[in-house]
Amino acid sequence: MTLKICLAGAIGWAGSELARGIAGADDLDLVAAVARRHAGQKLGDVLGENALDAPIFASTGEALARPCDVFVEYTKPDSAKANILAALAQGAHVVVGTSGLTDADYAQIDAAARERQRGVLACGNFALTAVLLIKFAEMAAKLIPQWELIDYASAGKPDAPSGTVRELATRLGKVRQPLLEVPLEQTVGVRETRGGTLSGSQVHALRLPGFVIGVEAIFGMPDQTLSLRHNAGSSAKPYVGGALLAIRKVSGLVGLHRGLDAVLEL
Ligand SMILES: NC(=O)c1ccc[n+]([C@@H]2O[C@H](COP(=O)([O-])OP(=O)(O)OC[C@H]3O[C@@H](n4cnc5c(N)ncnc54)[C@H](O)[C@@H]3O)[C@@H](O)[C@H]2O)c1
Ligand SMILES: O=C(O)C1=N[C@H](C(=O)O)CCC1
Repeated sequence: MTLKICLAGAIGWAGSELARGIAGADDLDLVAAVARRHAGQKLGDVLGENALDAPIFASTGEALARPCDVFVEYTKPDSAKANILAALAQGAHVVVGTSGLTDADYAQIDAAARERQRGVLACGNFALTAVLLIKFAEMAAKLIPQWELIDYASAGKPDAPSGTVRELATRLGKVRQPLLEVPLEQTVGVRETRGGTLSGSQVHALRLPGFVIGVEAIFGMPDQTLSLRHNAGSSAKPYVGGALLAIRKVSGLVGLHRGLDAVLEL
């Protein structure tokens, strides 16, 4: 069976790489793309990829008028939730790559997905090494009660924390709440230097040229530390395999699921 895909953010850094991945997959058919500045054109003409004959629409609403099985959201934090809810209302399953959505946003998306009996697979990071980091960090948190998280990204990344760190903090918060020996309000000096608190974890976000995207979970015990670190380079290739897997598997889910390991056997 061929799955019909609608992709929002198809001309972007991550979306265009995914579109090329879909073009190379016999079981997937990209039937509609959303990219405001290129509306009316054919995606293949814009990306220089003959195999992509999907029309480009200016809005998600117009693109969703073409029936699709799976809607992929790869735009920006400020448009993602409305796009996802619109896709669910049209009866599509949804894969979310876009970062910046909060736990409250996801609760609303989960309710909408369950009402429509559709699946939403939201992955803070589709790269295998990031998926494994989250899994390994959960294992560490079961045994080590103290940790903090570092979020590395390019200077221009608009959202902080990253989608990867949001997912990591949410998952660790379900294992346990980390211990803080000095409560934040008792910090002597500048309390903000202790970072922001996300699902109980202290998060320190760096936004500098020279970084693309990375995450580090540091666990500490007396006289020993464990650092788990994922780094990605400047191409969007690490995200393609995981996003294709999510597209192929999401129709087997109902409601919201966070993290690619929801459909991986780890
Ligand atoms: N989950 C993952 O593994 C993963 C991987 C890469 C990027 N991301 C996330 O995906 C998102 C996109 O990243 P990017 O680097 O490709 O960004 P980008 O800026 O290169 O691409 C985003 C595209 O979406 C378009 N866009 C913005 N608002 C829109 C709207 N309202 N309607 C239609 N199109 C709209 C922009 O014009 C742009 O072409 C970010 O949130 C990023 O953090 C996640
Ligand atoms: O903005 C990016 O580039 C990326 N964002 C994701 C995030 O916010 O975690 C991960 C992959 C690349």
